[in-house]
Amino acid sequence: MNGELTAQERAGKAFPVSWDQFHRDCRALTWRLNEVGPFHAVIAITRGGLVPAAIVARELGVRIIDTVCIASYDHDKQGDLQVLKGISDAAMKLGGGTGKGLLIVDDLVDTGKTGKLVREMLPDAHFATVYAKPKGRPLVDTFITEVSQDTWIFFPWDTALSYHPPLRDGAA
Ligand SMILES: O=P(O)(O)OC[C@H]1O[C@H](OP(=O)(O)OP(=O)(O)O)[C@H](O)[C@@H]1O
Ligand SMILES: O=c1[nH]c(=O)c2nc[nH]c2[nH]1
Ligand SMILES: [Mg+2]
Repeated sequence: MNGELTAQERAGKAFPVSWDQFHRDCRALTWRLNEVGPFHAVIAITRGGLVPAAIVARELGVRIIDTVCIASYDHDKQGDLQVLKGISDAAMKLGGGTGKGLLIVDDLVDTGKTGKLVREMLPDAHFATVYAKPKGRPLVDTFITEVSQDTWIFFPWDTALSYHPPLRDGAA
């Protein structure tokens, strides 16, 4: 390390999410989205948005799913945003060029940089995330759980069960 703190180190607090919890939170998100739709298509922000997009699309009965592929974090270090694949012409057409009737899904908003970029591509789309941190929250139309900016969310696809030392031995 070159002395710079990673986003996770800056965050300090850990919010681990199990598959069960994630599935429940995605279903809760769908309950809210069901009041807003119907949607022509779901646009998943990869990769983190793929898992909630699959669950939400299944619950809403939406069969058309497109991706916008954006990378910014190398594990927990945020770099420049890279759009690796844009939204397809077919999905753009379904949203009338501005995203009307489209549902953008991601796992979370943190600083909001990723969400802001996608909103610029689809200004009239509905943007939903499962989790939101305060800086990114104003960008999101619908979300389920807010965590503080200094929390790092650990998703089930990034983690594995492992031994945890007892509290009396200094575990946090
Ligand atoms: O609000 P921001 O500060 O922009 O951060 C949020 C984004 O960061 C994560 O994606 P990441 O770039 O790590 O890629 P991944 O989805 O492939 O893991 C997460 O899935 C969001 O898309
Ligand atoms: O797994 C993750 N947890 C987070 O809290 C986060 N913020 C940005 N990118 C993130 N990825
Ligand atoms: Mg992502």
